[in-house]
Amino acid sequence: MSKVLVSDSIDQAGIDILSQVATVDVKLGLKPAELIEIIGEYDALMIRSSTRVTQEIIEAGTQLKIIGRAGVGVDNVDVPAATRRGIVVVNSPEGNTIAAAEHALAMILALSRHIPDANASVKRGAWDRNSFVGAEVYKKTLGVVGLGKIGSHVAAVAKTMGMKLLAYDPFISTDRAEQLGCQLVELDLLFQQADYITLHIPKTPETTHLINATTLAKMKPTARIINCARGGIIDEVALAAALKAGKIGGAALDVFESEPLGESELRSLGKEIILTPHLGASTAEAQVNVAIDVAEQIRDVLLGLPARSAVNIPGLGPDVLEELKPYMQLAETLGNLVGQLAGGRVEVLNIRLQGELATNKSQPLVVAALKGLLFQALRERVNYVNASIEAKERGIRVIETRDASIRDYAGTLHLEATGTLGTHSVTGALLGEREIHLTDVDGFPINVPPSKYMLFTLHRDMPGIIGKLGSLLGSFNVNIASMQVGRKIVRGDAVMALSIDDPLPEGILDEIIKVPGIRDAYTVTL
Ligand SMILES: NC(=O)c1ccc[n+]([C@@H]2O[C@H](COP(=O)([O-])OP(=O)(O)OC[C@H]3O[C@@H](n4cnc5c(N)ncnc54)[C@H](O)[C@@H]3O)[C@@H](O)[C@H]2O)c1
Ligand SMILES: O=C(O)[C@H](O)COP(=O)(O)O
Repeated sequence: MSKVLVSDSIDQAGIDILSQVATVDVKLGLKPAELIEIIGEYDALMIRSSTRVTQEIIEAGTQLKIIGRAGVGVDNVDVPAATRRGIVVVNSPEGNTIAAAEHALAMILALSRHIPDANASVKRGAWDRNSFVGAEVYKKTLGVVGLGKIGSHVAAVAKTMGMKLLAYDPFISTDRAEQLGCQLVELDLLFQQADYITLHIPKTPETTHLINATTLAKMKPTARIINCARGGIIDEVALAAALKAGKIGGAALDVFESEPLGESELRSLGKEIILTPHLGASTAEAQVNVAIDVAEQIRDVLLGLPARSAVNIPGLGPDVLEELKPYMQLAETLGNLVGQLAGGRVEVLNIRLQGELATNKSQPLVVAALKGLLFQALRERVNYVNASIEAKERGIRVIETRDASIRDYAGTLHLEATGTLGTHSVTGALLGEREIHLTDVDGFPINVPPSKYMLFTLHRDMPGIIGKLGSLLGSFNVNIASMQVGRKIVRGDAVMALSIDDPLPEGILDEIIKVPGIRDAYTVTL
């Protein structure tokens, strides 16, 4: 049974799902050295933002297949190191969107009405109504930096509160911004005009210290800034100085450059600042969502299935995966089959994506085909994460062609492998959306579902050959489950595809190619 380590606090709903397929150990608050010491026993690691998964930890995780981040940000995981090791990194891109957006909205209102300090003063026994006169958000300008999932929800709710919306996001279209009722503007203009600035961007080299002494100086003296995105987007020293000097009106921070927040000037400020301990995703609902989302993906990967939100498999989002899943199985099977037919070292893999597969979303099929192709060489060490890197390192040239015209099937996949021992090709399609069928082998039309053990022969189409092969297999106690011949012309060259119940015994291939009329024979295990 697989073993999963849960090193941050995760909702029980996730643990229950993991327990269906694995032994689950929950060990919270591990020090890096403690994690390094035990990680080697585990097939999967499930975390939130508290565990830092460094290269050292990844290297010590010799059995690790997947790291699941029950949340959005994977900046606490060394994703490139995981990718190099073929470890899938998954997250929950949407599970806590509403929670984080509502936290930002709560911060906007709490800051405007001094709710935390007013509450604390009443609890201290005071009844001070004069110190806490607030401001309305109605008709004020909200500047949304980052109009992604969370920023969009904040914008939608703020709109209904009567706020005017400005947004800055270089990666979204004016149309999308307009749909959300936002005017897309340059950052400087947003800084100059906004009464409230809310950050919903990832922390990247470009966004680190985006809010600094220079940008703070551009803001209104009454401006309030909210960061429920990532620590480090705001230069905390510059922010504390700006607040102290009255250069801006207020700030509400849920995330910090270093967490937990240590000694900080920010703690000494008054009602102009609100600090929460990274609570954006901390709602009961969000924690159930992310725990289930990520636990299901860990379960799937441990069962050998692809994950729907892998951050280190290009192009594989949940919608794409749903659509492509059966085709990925097809691509992997064909890759495995053509790799075995080609034998030796494959140098070029031609992949032709036809019909409905000829879309831009089909990159994962290429990865799946490479995973299948490399399976004989690498076995379980190759997966969707590292298949492209492994193929590149082996010097396999991948040539992709796309043909949108539809023939007999909605979509077909054709793979041709050229290697040190020659060239072979296979084509396959799905029947009834799920059932894999081989429709062509080495240019000969066939129509058979693949089976675990198969035998292919290249032979002359002539009377008696099927009987002779059948008798020979019988004499070796090999049971034939199904058989089909594919030919282009009568009595010309032909291919025979046989599904057999057991692997072929040693030495039988040599006997098969001695049968008059049979030129070649290949056995494959899929
Ligand atoms: N406080 C919390 O507990 C909490 C919870 C969830 C998410 N988050 C954080 O919130 C942030 C937003 O999450 P999301 O789910 O909305 O992500 P998202 O990917 O849906 O949206 C991010 C948006 O930022 C934009 N962007 C990227 N670089 C930018 C730049 N330099 N300038 C302006 N815009 C830029 C992108 O185009 C995208 O639209 C992330 O940093 C995430 O880690 C925090
Ligand atoms: O990226 C996220 O999802 C948030 O920062 C939430 O982090 P958490 O799971 O540690 O609360």
